[in-house]
Amino acid sequence: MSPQGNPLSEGLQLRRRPEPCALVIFGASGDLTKRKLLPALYALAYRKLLPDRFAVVGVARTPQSSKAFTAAMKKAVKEFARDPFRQDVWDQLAAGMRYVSTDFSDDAGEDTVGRVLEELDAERGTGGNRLYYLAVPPQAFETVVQEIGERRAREVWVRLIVEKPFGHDLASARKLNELLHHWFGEDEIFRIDHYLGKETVQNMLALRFANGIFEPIWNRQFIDHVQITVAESIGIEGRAGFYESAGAIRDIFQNHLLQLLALTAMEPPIDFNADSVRNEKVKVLKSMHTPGPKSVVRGQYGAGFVEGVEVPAYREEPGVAPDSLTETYIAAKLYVDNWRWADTPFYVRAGKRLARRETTIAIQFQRAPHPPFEAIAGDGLRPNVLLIYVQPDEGVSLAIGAKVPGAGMTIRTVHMDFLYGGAFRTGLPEAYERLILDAMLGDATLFTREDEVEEQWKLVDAIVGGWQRERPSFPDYESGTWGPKSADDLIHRDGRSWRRH
Ligand SMILES: NC(=O)C1=CN([C@@H]2O[C@H](COP(=O)(O)OP(=O)(O)OC[C@H]3O[C@@H](n4cnc5c(N)ncnc54)[C@H](OP(=O)(O)O)[C@@H]3O)[C@@H](O)[C@H]2O)C=CC1
Ligand SMILES: O=C1O[C@H](COP(=O)(O)O)[C@@H](O)[C@H](O)[C@H]1O
Repeated sequence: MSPQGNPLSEGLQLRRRPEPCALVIFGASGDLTKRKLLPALYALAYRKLLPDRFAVVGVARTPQSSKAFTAAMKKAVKEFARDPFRQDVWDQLAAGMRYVSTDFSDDAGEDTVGRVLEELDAERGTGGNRLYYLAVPPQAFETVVQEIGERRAREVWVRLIVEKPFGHDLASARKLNELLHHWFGEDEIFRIDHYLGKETVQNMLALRFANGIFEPIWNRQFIDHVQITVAESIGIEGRAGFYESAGAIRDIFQNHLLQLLALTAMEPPIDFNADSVRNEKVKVLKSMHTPGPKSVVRGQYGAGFVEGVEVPAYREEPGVAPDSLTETYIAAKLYVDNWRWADTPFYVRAGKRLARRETTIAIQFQRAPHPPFEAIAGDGLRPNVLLIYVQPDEGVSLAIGAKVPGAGMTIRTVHMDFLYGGAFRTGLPEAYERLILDAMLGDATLFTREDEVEEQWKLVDAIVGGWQRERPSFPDYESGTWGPKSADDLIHRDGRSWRRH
C-alpha cells in the first residue's frame, strides 16, 4: 500500500526488491544531483522501494563535509521532490549519506571513496554492491571510469550509470565504449536516456503490444505518416558551455527523438527483456537512411515572448558567441526502410523557446477511402489521428469523425481521451525514479545499448556532415513561435502540415 493508502497510486511496483547496495554519485555538487537524482531517491524511499540496507555517497571536487552535503540535499528534496517532505523518510535516507571531496585523480595514492564505501559496508550492510552514477561533464568521464575500474575487483556487483551526452560523434562514442568495456561488461553499463524512463514513453509499448486492435493497422498500409514533436518553451538555462558544442541535434535528436521514433516503429519484441527490446530498436535505427539536405532543417531562436514573458535571443544568452551558428531547433523527414514502413514519412522536430512545452507522438492514419458525406462535412473530413501525449497532460487520444447532433449529416472531429491522472489517480513517477531503480535491479531494458548509441551517432554524423557545406542564416525564428519557416516548408512540400495542438 502506498503511503497515501490508495492502491491505485502505487505508481512503480516491484516484483522483487533491489539487493543492498551503495549508490555513488560522481558530480554530487551539480545541478542534476540536486534537481533530479536526490528527489528521485527520496521518492523511492517514500514508497519503500529502496533496499533496507542502502547508502548514498556524493563525490565531487567542491570541498564540503558530509553534514553540509546532507543539509544541501535535504533542501533540494524539499524544493524539487514530488512528494511532501516527511522527516522519518528523510532521516532514514540521510543516515546512509556521505560526501567525499576529491578531484578523482589526485588522491595521493589514497582511495578515499573506496575507504568510505568499505566503512558503509560494515556500518550499513551494503554488501560490497555498488551502483556508480556518472553525473559529471564528459571531460571528466575518463578519469572517473578509471578510478572506478581500478577498484572493481574488490567489489561484489558493480553497475555504472552513464549520463548523456554519450560522446560527441560516432568516433568519440566508440572511444567511450572502448574505455568502459576495458573495465566493465556491457551488462554492467547503463547508458541513460531519461525519456525511456517516462511512463508515457513506456506506454507506447503497452499501447502497441498489449492491445490487439492497433498492431494490424500499425504499418504503411494504414498509416499516412508519423509526427514526433519535442517542443520546449525554455531556453538553454545557463548551459551555454554544453549547448554551444551540442545544439539541438546532439542534445535531443540523437537521443530522445530517435528513441521515441524507434519505439514507435519497432517490431514486437518476443518478450520485455533488455536484449529483446533493444534488438528491435537497433533494427529500426539500422533501417534508417540518411535524409537528403532538403529533408533536414535547423533553426536558432531570436528574441521574443514565451508565455507572455520577454526572452532574449540565443545569441544574447550568457556564454553564447554573438555570431553563434549553433542550432536550437531541428526538423527532419526520416524514413525507416523496411516492409512495415517503406515510404511512410516520420516527421520529427525539436526546439527550444517554442510556443509551449509539449512532447507528442502523432500517428496519422490514411483518410477514409470513400467518405459518402464529404460535401457536407463540418470542418472537412479529417483523417484519424492517434495522439500519444508524452508530456505535459500525459495520455492518449484518438481523433475520430463524429456526427454533429441534429438534422443533416455534418461531421466534426472529436477526441476519445485517456488521461493518466483520471484513469489511475496518481502522480506519475519521475523518469529518474524508474531508471535508478531498474539499474539497482540490474534491468537494462530502458537503457541504451552500445550498438544502439553508435547507430544513433551514424545518422547524426551524416546530417552534421551535410551541414558543414552551408552557412545558415540565424536567427530564423522568433521565441514563442513554432520554429522557422523552413520547417513548415519541409512538410508543406508533401501536402501535409505540422500539428498545432
Ligand atoms: N542537469 C540536467 O538536467 C541534466 C544533466 N545531464 C548530464 O549530467 C551531467 C552533469 O550535469 P549537471 O549536473 O547539469 O552539471 P553541473 O555542471 O551542474 O555539475 C557537474 C558536476 O560534476 C563535477 N565536475 C565538474 N567538472 C569536473 C571535472 N573536470 N572533474 C570532475 N568533476 C567535475 C562538478 O563538481 P565540482 O566542480 O565540485 O567537482 C559537479 O558536481 C552532464 O553530463 C550533463 O550533460 C543530462 C541530462 C540533464
Ligand atoms: O536531456 C535533456 O532533456 C531536457 C528535456 O527533458 P524533459 O524531461 O524536461 O523533457 C532538455 O531541456 C535538455 O536540454 C536536454 O539536455
